[in-house]
Amino acid sequence: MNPPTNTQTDTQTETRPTETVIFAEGLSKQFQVKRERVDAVTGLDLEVRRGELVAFLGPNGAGKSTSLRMLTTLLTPSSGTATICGHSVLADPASVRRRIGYIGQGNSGSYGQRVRDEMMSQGAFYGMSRAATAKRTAELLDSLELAPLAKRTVMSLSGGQKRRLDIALGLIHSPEVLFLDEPSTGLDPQSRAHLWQHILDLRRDHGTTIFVTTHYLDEADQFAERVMVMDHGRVIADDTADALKTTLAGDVITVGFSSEADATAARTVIGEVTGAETSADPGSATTAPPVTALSVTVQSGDRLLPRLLHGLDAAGVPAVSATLRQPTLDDVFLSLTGRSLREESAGTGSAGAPKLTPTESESLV
Ligand SMILES: Nc1ncnc2c1ncn2[C@@H]1O[C@H](COP(=O)(O)OP(=O)(O)OP(=O)(O)O)[C@@H](O)[C@H]1O
Repeated sequence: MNPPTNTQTDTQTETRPTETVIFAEGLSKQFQVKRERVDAVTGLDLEVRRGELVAFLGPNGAGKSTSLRMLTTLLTPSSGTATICGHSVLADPASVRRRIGYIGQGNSGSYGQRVRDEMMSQGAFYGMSRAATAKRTAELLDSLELAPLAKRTVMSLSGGQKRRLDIALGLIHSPEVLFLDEPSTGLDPQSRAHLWQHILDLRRDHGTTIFVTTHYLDEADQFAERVMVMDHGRVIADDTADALKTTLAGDVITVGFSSEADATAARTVIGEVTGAETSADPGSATTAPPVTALSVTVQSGDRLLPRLLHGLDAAGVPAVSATLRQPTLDDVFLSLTGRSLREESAGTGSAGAPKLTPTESESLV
């Protein structure tokens, strides 16, 4: 795969954009921590088209932030290539920076500044005129519900308010491509919903390409049209959430029985009807019916369930309860790795390597 060449001038790029906006081939990053080598990202290949909304999922330490920081010129890759809107992150980082917004995990505001002044300084940094910055600042303060806080100092804001300011700062220059690293972490559900609404509006109104890392599987499922899953520095799946769930996971049917003997007899019947192996449902152990339950993962569970119940009835082992659960992105991760993304993300990390404070600046300012 060759990087998409950008033979147009900068002005032409804006009016006649290349379709591939984010491109990476064999992008890798190793860190040396004392004597230990950490392979943070290994051979990342990526092609994101204009206007796509891509969610980047993976447990703590999978390599998501490192990938983002290489794509946004904050970190030099150990090997491989990457271009943003046709401009090389290595050879032409200034052109890349003009076209992207990056909202990292840290706060970018200066604590003593007032919110509005902070936005104005950011516009000046990007070379915007005072009038254009003031107009854009007013729009962003309004849409991110920061207008009532415009005269407050950054240090007086709550965590969620600071996060919204980070996002406003990243959007001041109306970037073509927006990279967000866990934008909704620490926000309450209402602020999360508003934030996502703003991201979706941006994309609808300006065709902004959005690349976002998140630990919230529901966000990726609901909003992203493409989901990339990373584990141990490698991309292990890349498709729509629906396609991943259909091909890699499956519907889970759980059937309850009033005795262990019934469950034992039912295993054979369930195996015959579904062709799949059952597993005991650990959450079901109880003294009230159902006493025990079996789960089985199948395709088209809605069609199989009635046949299954009929088969159990015919065999004289009637079920006392039955549920059908559609797969989640966590089931996808589980089927790919044998581990739960939900548990890993809540825990301390999976890569086993220490999570260090990055030495590079986390801000594009
Ligand atoms: N500056 C650094 N020096 C050494 N190791 C690093 C550095 N930055 C990251 N790493 C290591 O690289 C691996 C990938 O880290 P990265 O921050 O990219 O993961 P992540 O998927 O973004 O995790 P999280 O979800 O926790 O943010 C981890 O093992 C981490 O400890």
